[in-house]
Amino acid sequence: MLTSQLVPLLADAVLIAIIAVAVVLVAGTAGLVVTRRRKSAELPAPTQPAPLETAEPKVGEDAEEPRDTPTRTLEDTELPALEKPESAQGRLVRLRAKLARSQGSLGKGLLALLSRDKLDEEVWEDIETTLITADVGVAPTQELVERLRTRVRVEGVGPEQARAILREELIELVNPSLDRSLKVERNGDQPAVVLVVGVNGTGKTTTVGKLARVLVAEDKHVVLGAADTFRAAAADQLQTWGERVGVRTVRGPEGGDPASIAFDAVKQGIAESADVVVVDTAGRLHTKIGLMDELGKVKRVIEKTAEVDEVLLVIDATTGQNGLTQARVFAEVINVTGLVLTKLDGTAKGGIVIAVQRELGVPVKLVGLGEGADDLAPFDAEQFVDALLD
Ligand SMILES: Nc1nc2c(ncn2[C@@H]2O[C@H](COP(=O)(O)OP(=O)(O)OP(=O)(O)O)[C@@H](O)[C@H]2O)c(=O)[nH]1
Repeated sequence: MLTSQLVPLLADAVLIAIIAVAVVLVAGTAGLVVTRRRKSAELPAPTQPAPLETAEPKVGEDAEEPRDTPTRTLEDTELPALEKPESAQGRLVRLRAKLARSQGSLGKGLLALLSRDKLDEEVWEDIETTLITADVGVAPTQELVERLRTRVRVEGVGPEQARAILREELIELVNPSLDRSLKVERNGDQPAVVLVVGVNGTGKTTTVGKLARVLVAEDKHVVLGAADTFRAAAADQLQTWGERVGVRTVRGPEGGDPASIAFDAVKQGIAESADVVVVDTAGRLHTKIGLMDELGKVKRVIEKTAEVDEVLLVIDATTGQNGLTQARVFAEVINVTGLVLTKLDGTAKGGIVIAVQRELGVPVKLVGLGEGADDLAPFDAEQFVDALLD
C-alpha cells in the first residue's frame, strides 16, 4: 500500500528534477550565446576584402577619368633634379689656383733660388733642401740638381731662362710620357671594373664618389659597389654621392663579405649594360696581413665574371714618407695600375707625386684638390708644373 502510494510520488519528483535540469541547461546555453554575442560586438568586424573591379581598361571616348586625376600634378611626381658634374677637361685648369696656392713655396722657392745672380754651393744646397722638404725624394732631388747644374753651366741663366729650364726639368721629372688615361672602356659586352684601395681615411670613398661624377660627365653609365662593409657610414656616403648624379650603388649588410658585394656590383653592371663599375673597399692598414689578403680575394672574386681594368691606390698627400711605405706594401699584394693623390690642397709637399711614381713605377692618374664634389682632376704633368711655377 505504502509502496503503491510512494511510486507515483517519486515519479513526480523525478519528472520535476528533469524539468529543472532542462531549464537550467537551456538558460545557461542562452547566457553563453548572449555573452559571446556581446564579446564579438566589442571587436571590430573582420574586414571583408572589397570586391575586385574587373572592368577592362577602356580607350578613347569610352575611357573614364582616372580616379586620381584631380590630385595628380606635375609637381607631385617631379624627381629631384640630378646634378650636372663638371667635365673632366678643364678641371685642372680651374683647380690650378688651388694647386698654386698650396705648392707655391716649392715652385716659387726654386725659381727664386735659381734666378740668383750668383749660384754658389750654398744656393745649390738650398735648392736641394727645398726639393727634399717638398717630399720629392732623395734620388730624384739629386738627379734634378745635377741636371740643373749642367744646364746652368752650359746655357747660363737669366731670370727668363731660369724659369724655362726649371719648367722643362720638373716636367721631365714628373714624366709626361706615362700613360695616365683611366681604363674605363667596356670590354666587349662587359663593363670596365675599377677597384679603389688604400689605408683608412685617405679619401677612397670620396674619390669613388667624385670619380663617378667624372665618368657621368663623360656620359658613361656607372654602377658603384660599396664593398667597404667595415665603416658603417661608408655605404650611405657612397649612395648619396651616386644618387646626386643618378648612379646606382650596390650594397650589402654591414660587416658583410666585401668580395660578394664587389661580385654583385659587377653582376649588376653587366645586367644594366653599364660602361664602368667602380668598387670602393674598406680602408686597411698595410701592416695588417689578414686585411691585405682580403684585397686579393676581392679581386679574384670579381675576376670570376669580369676583368679588373684598374686598381687605383689612394694616397693622402699629407702623409709624406708614410704614403710611400703604404704604396710599397699595397703594390706587393695587388697589381696597382694607377695612383690617386688626395688632399694636395692641404699640403705644400706636392713633390710626393714624383716620389711615389718612382717608388711604384705607376703613374699618378688623378689628384684630389679639395672637399668639393668636383675637386678631383685627371693629373697632367705640364699643368701640374705650370701651377707650381705660377
Ligand atoms: N681637403 C681635401 N680633403 C679630402 C680630399 N679627398 C678626401 N678628403 C676628405 O678626407 C676625409 C676622408 O675621406 P673618406 O673618403 O671618408 O676616406 P676613406 O678612405 O673612404 O676612409 P675609410 O673608409 O675610413 O678608409 C673626408 O673628410 C674627405 O672629405 C681632398 O682631395 N682634399
